[in-house]
Amino acid sequence: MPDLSTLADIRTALAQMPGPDATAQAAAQDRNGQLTKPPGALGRLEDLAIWYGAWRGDGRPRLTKPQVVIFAGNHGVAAQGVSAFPSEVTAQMVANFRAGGAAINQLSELAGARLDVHALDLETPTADFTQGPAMSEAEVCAAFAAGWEAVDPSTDLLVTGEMGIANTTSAAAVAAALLGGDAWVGRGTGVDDGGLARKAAAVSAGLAANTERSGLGVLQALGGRELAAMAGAIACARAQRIPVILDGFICSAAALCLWAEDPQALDHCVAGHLSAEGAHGRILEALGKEPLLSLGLRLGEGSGAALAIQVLRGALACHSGMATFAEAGVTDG
Ligand SMILES: O=C(O)c1ccc[n+]([C@@H]2O[C@H](COP(=O)([O-])O)[C@@H](O)[C@H]2O)c1
Ligand SMILES: Cc1cc2nc[nH]c2cc1C
Repeated sequence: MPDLSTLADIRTALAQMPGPDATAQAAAQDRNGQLTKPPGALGRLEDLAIWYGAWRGDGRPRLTKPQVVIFAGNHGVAAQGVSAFPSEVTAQMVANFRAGGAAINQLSELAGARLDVHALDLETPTADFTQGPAMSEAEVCAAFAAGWEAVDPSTDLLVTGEMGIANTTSAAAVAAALLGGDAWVGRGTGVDDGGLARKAAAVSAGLAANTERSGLGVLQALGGRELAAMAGAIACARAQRIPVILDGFICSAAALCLWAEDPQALDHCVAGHLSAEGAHGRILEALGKEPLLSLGLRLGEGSGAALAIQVLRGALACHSGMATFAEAGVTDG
């Protein structure tokens, strides 16, 4: 692992990231053109398979070891009355993940994915960002490093998920700081109109109390430990050419912090789904990513991305398993 002790160290690591393998990409494209189907008939599945092959350095790739990682964190901004649930639910849900009782346990198992859960200092919430930065530089870097370390180097696909009461307020503040404009808040776990107004006020106060606008600076000031850890895991995956499926609103806000540092930082990522949290689509638009699924989910914990593993599996099964026109003796068009 590189030294990730300071934001400057993280920026150094981000500046050394590899790109996709052009030879594998060309081979995958060539193979795609020979498969027994009309050109383009598999739609986005074709792009997905070529994207995956390019990052894995393999023109005929297989997916064998997907990993889902969930990071949990608690937020000082919860004190502003911005969630429908109390902060103790974060630790309670971590216990549920570990016992196998959450949605993500079922969806990971279905996708044949290993699931890891990392609780990040739950007993020490971040500071309330309406008053000043949520984290110190040391804290955000430690969380980023925890995310980096959580990635199994032998995995061939990563899903990053999260659990953190009040983190839709944090994600909204991150998006507002990095993309400007307003209406970034939504109902999260289901707040009423009063809660929604308190979320909007907390985001405004957070932007006024924290003036730093670099991607990592915003992650420190307005993010949370689980957002920083997701950013660290996504960066680690990039360093090892492991493709990533992004989850919902909070995961995308964390990824946005990397994108704000380098617009190519998320080229190894696809958007797994469009969350019902209203502003998610605007983050994905800014990132230039079209979601694979749109099922009205607003759960987090990696659930939409874990479902999207199945779509990627479908793309790779076709790409790597189908016969070519020559092999099958089918007349090419
Ligand atoms: O992933 C999403 O798009 C998403 C949308 C709304 C809520 N969540 C989950 O709900 C929690 C945050 O909601 P809230 O209302 O406490 O800010 C957190 O644990 C997230 O995983 C997740
Ligand atoms: C019960 C519950 C489960 C969750 N999973 C992800 N975020 C969540 C928030 C709540 C409140």
